[in-house]
Amino acid sequence: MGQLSNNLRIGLPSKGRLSELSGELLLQAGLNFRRQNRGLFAKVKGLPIDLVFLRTDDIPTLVAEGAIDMGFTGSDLVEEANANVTTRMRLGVGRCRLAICIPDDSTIRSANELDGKRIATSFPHITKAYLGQHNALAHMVSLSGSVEVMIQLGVADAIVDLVETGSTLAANRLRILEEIGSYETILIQNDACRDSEMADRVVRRLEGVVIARDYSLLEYNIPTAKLGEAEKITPGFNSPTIGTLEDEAWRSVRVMVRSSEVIDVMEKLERLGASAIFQTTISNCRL
Ligand SMILES: Nc1ncnc2c1ncn2[C@@H]1O[C@H](COP(=O)(O)OP(=O)(O)OP(=O)(O)O)[C@@H](O)[C@H]1O
Ligand SMILES: O=P(O)(O)OC[C@H]1O[C@H](OP(=O)(O)OP(=O)(O)O)[C@H](O)[C@@H]1O
Ligand SMILES: [Mg+2]
Repeated sequence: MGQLSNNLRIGLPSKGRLSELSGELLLQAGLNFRRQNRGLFAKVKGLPIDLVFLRTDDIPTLVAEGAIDMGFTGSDLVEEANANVTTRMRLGVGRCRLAICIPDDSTIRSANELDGKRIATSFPHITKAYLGQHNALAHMVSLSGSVEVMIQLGVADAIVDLVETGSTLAANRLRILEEIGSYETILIQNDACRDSEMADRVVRRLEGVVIARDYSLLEYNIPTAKLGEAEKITPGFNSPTIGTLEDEAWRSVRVMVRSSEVIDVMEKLERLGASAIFQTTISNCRL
């Protein structure tokens, strides 16, 4: 090895949908690194942090074992691996559900009817536990992908897989029987971390970026008499910043607003009598 020091070790998915997403997040948080072509290891510039590129589904186990201190992965994979790790952050991306799915024309109506049936899945532990709670014992056909085709291939009567938009199900003429859980991309940590101070710094940096992605800065002028009502519309993250204008009858307000609610909030403020309403994108913040 030789390459790995006693620096904080963070595991990143080496490929797949979480790979780009977690790499971009680190770069935006000022953790700069350059991954050599197909390299499995990188140093963060100017900080005592080593990055290791791993398979997304191995990251929970490797964090639990302490081989790496932190890692980006799916909360579904942490549950499936039953990994003893701490969730430090939800990253607000990679949201999906795990569902029991059956053919469109199936007559099965509930999970307990799956007793004695064959289920194809990449999540045999979560599936078994769920079915156990519903008094069903099924035969698990454990696979690592393309699960939706398994009923047509004749190896399963039902499947348990991740669903986001539902288009893969539709394309394979399947429908959801029951949802088992909701998951998203998370940052996990081992409690016996090599450098907890640095780990906390990484979390603070990433929080700055993740919150900034969800919020915008809204600025507007409002008649002083309407300030109370305006504050109810835009209570802010902590509280809004109020400034004075030369005209005492007016106040200026700066406040964080959820980006998804900005248009709606702007309309409400305008109706209340606000003017000069501006939305500014935030790329990073410390609250
Ligand atoms: N369709 C989806 N929408 C949103 N998140 C998803 C979806 N599918 C999977 N995820 C999340 O991304 C994680 C990684 O997915 P997965 O292991 O399938 O890797 P991948 O990016 O699809 O690469 P691979 O080609 O190896 O399947 C999952 O554990 C889950 O948390
Ligand atoms: O509801 P949808 O938006 O269609 O997304 C769900 C699909 O996405 C994932 O597959 P992925 O793309 O990772 O392919 P894989 O089976 O090769 O892992 C998941 O395993 C489902 O098949
Ligand atoms: Mg996949």
